[in-house]
Amino acid sequence: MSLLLSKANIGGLNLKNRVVMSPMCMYEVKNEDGILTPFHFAHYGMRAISQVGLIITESTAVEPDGRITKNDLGLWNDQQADKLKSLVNSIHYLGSKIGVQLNHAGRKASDADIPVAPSSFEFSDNYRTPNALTIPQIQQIVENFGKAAKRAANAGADMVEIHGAHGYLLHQFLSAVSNKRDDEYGGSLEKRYRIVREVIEAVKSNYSGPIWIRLSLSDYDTTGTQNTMSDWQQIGRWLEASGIDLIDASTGGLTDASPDFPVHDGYQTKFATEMKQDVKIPVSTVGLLDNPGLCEYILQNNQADLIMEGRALLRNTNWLSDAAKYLHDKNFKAFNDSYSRGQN
Ligand SMILES: Cc1cc2nc3c(=O)[nH]c(=O)nc-3n(C[C@H](O)[C@H](O)[C@H](O)COP(=O)(O)O)c2cc1C
Repeated sequence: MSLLLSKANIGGLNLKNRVVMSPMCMYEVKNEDGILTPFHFAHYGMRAISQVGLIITESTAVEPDGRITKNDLGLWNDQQADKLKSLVNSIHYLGSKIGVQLNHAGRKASDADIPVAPSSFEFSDNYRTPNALTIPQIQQIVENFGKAAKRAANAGADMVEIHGAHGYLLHQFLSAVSNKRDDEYGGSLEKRYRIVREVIEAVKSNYSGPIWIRLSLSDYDTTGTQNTMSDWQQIGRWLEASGIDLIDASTGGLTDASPDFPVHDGYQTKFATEMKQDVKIPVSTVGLLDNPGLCEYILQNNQADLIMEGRALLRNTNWLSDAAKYLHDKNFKAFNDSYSRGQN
């Protein structure tokens, strides 16, 4: 029996295996209303039928101007929450767990009337210059994370993931590359972390289930102001103290800088492993983990606690049954007998 396809308990969340569908924007919302469509029910349902243990929805905005594009999901009103509840029920019917990734895109909100950010610096030449947030505006965004978490709770979501990675608003605050503030939300690492702490508190007071956070553990930036791994580990310890249940370790997205090393299978796992050395809470890994043998190796060697699959699941909805064959795991159960007969 493989570790990849065996049960896990992550901060109280029981999972039937260690494969998580990584959040991926599908840009399939219609009418700019942030509401799930039949596309999403089919898209996530297919992955539940394929036995993914946990599905994390694509980036779901906590307010309209926090969307990456107008075709993103949102969770700022009850209509959106009602549809989410139906999706949660469908995924539970199919035997998987489902969580929601809450996000504010900040300066990367490409369709916002006026993008906002910690400081008034654009992401790149193709993006507009954001307005620097005032303190009351920051407090409003924090409150909106809390309200969205309440809607996720009412919808029955199994977990909530705070998006603190890929250059979106919370990541923009965490990094001195994008945060040049000199008030209580900028300057030292602790001050740059402040909004994240407040968002966690707001989520926690509205949602009692597991709370995860996605972080980019490298900015691939060479300007000298980027967070070092020991800065990220300090943030990891604060997150642990704040009661976060898992750190979802990704990288990049803050600037258009790319890795200065070859991008190979499992290239982001070393960041997860370094984080794991410093915190007791579980850490997941993501990024070019298409090979189930590599996933099993990572888990067996305690380099990460869960495996997130993104594009591999988009390309191949049978990824888990293929992984079971590859790993000679006889315990893997397909959704029903017809599905398993189909494989043999
Ligand atoms: C189409 C697409 C959309 C994505 N959208 C999101 C997103 O909404 N939130 C997020 O945290 N990551 C997002 N990502 C990143 C993935 O979750 C994942 O970290 C990345 O694709 C690397 O994993 P992979 O090699 O298994 O695809 C997206 C990736 C793709 C390909």
